[in-house]
Amino acid sequence: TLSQRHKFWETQPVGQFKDLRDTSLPEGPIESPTPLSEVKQEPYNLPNLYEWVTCDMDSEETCAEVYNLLSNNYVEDDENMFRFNYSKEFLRWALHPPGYYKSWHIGVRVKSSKKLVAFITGIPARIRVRSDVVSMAEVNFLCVHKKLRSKRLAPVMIKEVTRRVHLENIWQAAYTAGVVLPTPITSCQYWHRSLNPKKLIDVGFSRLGPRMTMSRTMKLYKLPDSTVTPGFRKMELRDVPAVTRLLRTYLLQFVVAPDLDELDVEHWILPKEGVIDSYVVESPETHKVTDFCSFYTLPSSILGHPTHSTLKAAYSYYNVSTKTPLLQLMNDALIVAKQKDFDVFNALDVMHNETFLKELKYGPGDGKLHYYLYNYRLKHILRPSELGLVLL
Ligand SMILES: CCCCCCCCCCCCCC(=O)CSCCNC(=O)CCNC(=O)[C@H](O)C(C)(C)COP(=O)(O)OP(=O)(O)OC[C@H]1O[C@@H](n2cnc3c(N)ncnc32)[C@H](O)[C@@H]1OP(=O)(O)O
Ligand SMILES: CN(C)Cc1n[nH]c2ccc(-c3ccc(F)cc3OCCn3ccnc3)cc12
Repeated sequence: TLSQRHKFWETQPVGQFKDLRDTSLPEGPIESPTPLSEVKQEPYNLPNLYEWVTCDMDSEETCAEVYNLLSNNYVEDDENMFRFNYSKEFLRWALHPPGYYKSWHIGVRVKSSKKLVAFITGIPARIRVRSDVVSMAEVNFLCVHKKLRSKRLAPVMIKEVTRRVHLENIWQAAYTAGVVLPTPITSCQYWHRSLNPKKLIDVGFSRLGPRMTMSRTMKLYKLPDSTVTPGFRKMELRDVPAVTRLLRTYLLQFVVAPDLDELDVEHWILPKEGVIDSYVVESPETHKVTDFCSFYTLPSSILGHPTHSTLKAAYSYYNVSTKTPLLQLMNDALIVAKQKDFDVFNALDVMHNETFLKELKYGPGDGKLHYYLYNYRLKHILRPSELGLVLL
């Protein structure tokens, strides 16, 4: 609850719960940048047994160590039935956008065994807040090994990534979490669209509805074998300029959104096998690209199930429709996800997503994803539909 003490977060330049009602506080940066000479030059102290390591994700060995740490110790659902299982190719994609800093890929090893026991990352991003384009770090993959929890290691990880971001003269950050911290700029609901309802029920992800049989449930979620939109095809390199124009124009309507150029779009949206899928609609008449949709692949390990080990999940990323109805575009996304053997298609209620969620038979998830800005105050909490940012 809001009254609980946040001994670390109370010390940070973030919106504090006690200031929530104080609308006299100005919108924008909370603290001014400090001169680079005044930024702490050496890493924060770790408990004696541990040492910092910069993780080179291009190293197969290091990437495998990061993969294994996350695969065994990263985010689980509230009932500890599933755990995110980001693949190595996904991690390299997520951590190597244009202009990335290797020094922001931070690990903690046990000095004696060299075992990787903690991780945190930042990547650079230009984030527009209203009319202000701000250079930020997107912080993600904060993970402490299960055996080292509740030792106040997380604040040290956060201070160290903050220090290394400051050294690059960047003073703001954006991040999301399933937990409530001081103070969300918005809290989004996540939704799930069953593609393989039998498996989802077998593993306990979903439950058979009241007065529903398995065969009736399978019929309810059945999709056509092929997409319906004329000109719907996989995105290609030649589509990057058009998709960039569509996405930049579309994102202008949101209060918080990334400021993506063609290089960013080539990295974040162009299809990568098993990582990111994207499709454009090229009008058969004009050969213009009028719409696109995209989703990323993030499986979850199924913990302790006798026959199923992995839930294959697709996550809605960025979708822009200017000619094709968004409902039809997103139904075609479901159809290709089903063709590619995904079990479930997930989406947040950000951007215009709530206009299709119920009609396309998404069901509400059991938690929320909270969005945060570091060292940037917003006067009012946003509605999810005012947010144009999806973090991995
Ligand atoms: C200008 C640049 C700025 C860059 C930095 C920007 C900020 C970036 C911030 C990071 C954004 C990450 C985004 C991201 O990666 C996406 S959210 C996913 C986070 N990771 C997981 O949930 C994986 C499983 N859990 C763990 O590994 C541990 O439980 C973690 C490491 C989460 C906490 O380890 P622990 O052993 O359980 O706990 P202690 O070490 O004893 O520390 C307790 C303190 O940590 C606070 N805490 C707990 N969970 C947090 C979370 N998810 N964000 C921020 N703070 C979190 C907590 O409120 C308390 O502080 P308080 O006493 O003040 O309340
Ligand atoms: C965003 N990124 C930072 C990872 C992350 N961290 N914390 C989270 C909490 C919820 C979601 C989330 C986002 C969208 C969605 F459709 C379902 C989700 O979680 C379901 C519960 N769950 C957790 C693990 N396996 C299943 C992601 C995250």
